Amino acid sequence: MKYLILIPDGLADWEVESLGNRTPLDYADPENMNYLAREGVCGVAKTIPDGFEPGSDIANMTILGVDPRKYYTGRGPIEAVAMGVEGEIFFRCNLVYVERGVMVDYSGNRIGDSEAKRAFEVLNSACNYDFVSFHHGVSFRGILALHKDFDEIPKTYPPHDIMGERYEKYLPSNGPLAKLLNELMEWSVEVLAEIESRANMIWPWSGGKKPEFPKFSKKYGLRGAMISEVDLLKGVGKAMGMDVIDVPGVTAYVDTNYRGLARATLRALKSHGAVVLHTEGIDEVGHEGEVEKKVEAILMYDEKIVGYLLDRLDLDETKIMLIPDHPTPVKLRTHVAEEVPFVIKDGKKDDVSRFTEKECRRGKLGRVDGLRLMEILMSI
Ligand SMILES: O=C(O)[C@@H](CO)OP(=O)(O)O
Repeated sequence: MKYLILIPDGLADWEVESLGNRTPLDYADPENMNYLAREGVCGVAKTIPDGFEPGSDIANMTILGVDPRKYYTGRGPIEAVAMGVEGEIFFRCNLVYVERGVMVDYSGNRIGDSEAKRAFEVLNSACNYDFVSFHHGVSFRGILALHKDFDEIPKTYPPHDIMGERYEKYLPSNGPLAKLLNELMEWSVEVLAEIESRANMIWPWSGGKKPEFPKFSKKYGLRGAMISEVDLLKGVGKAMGMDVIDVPGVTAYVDTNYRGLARATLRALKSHGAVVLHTEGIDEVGHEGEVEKKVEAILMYDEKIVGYLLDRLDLDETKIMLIPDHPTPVKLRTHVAEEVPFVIKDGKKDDVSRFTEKECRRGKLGRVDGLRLMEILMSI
């Protein structure tokens, strides 16, 4: 038996008035996800343990059975693992766009890869601290690495959580490292103003030290593969000793290389016992707050990923779990820590016939602790 875990980031949502009080998922009525619900068993899972922020880092670790209470050190360090960046402390570093003290865009006006890469290079060569380095990841995402230890790592905020707000109250405060981060942010405004960049400031967040995760093969007795567009999931995979498979032409947005991602998944299933396919686009349009775009993104994912795979997989030999990591309600434009719907297709059925937030609550698997999902997938 092979195991396929499909994670469409941020798929779950709230009811939206303009959709007749239906969620984007319910309104989209996706044929292939509904097929999975009809042919499988459903439930809802808590992917954010109490006391944690509803980040994709926490939610995806939970889905893969890595308890954030024991192993979480920050998002920056996980992405640094993916990128092979060395150092003592790592912050996720966004290229953002701010105007008159307000966080206008967490994605630096959707800055593309080549422009962002150049911005990180310029930041690197202009920086006067020899213990600070900048590294570009995907699109607006990068890492600020510190090659020297600090006693205290300040509290920081994800920029996608404070869009439209004055950012001053969210700046790192207290201690020498907070002071340094503030200085670098201010300095970055000058550096980025000198090049033609649609981003105009850096925003470091979720810092910490290198993590040690339990190994996938030891935990589940299977060789695992991770396919994702973003360094966060690649880092989770790498830290768990999974094979991380890169797919060319991906954008971590709705215009991504769906075909490449789906084909890589089919190939990986030939050589691995378990494959995780995480995609980012649906979450991004949730952060943009675009209802119609989210409905479209769901339908695109349904056809180009779920439908494409269902047509080509040996369904008797493959167990599939479909689960978003967390809801990203378009109304809020950020994540919430609520339970997410999930389905497992392995030949057993319940009477849920549509994959929606509400319907899955009636599913046979009921409400489950997200940390048990892999165990449930492998045991039913
Ligand atoms: O990578 C990020 O910065 C965010 C937004 O793009 O991703 P997520 O919402 O999945 O945490």
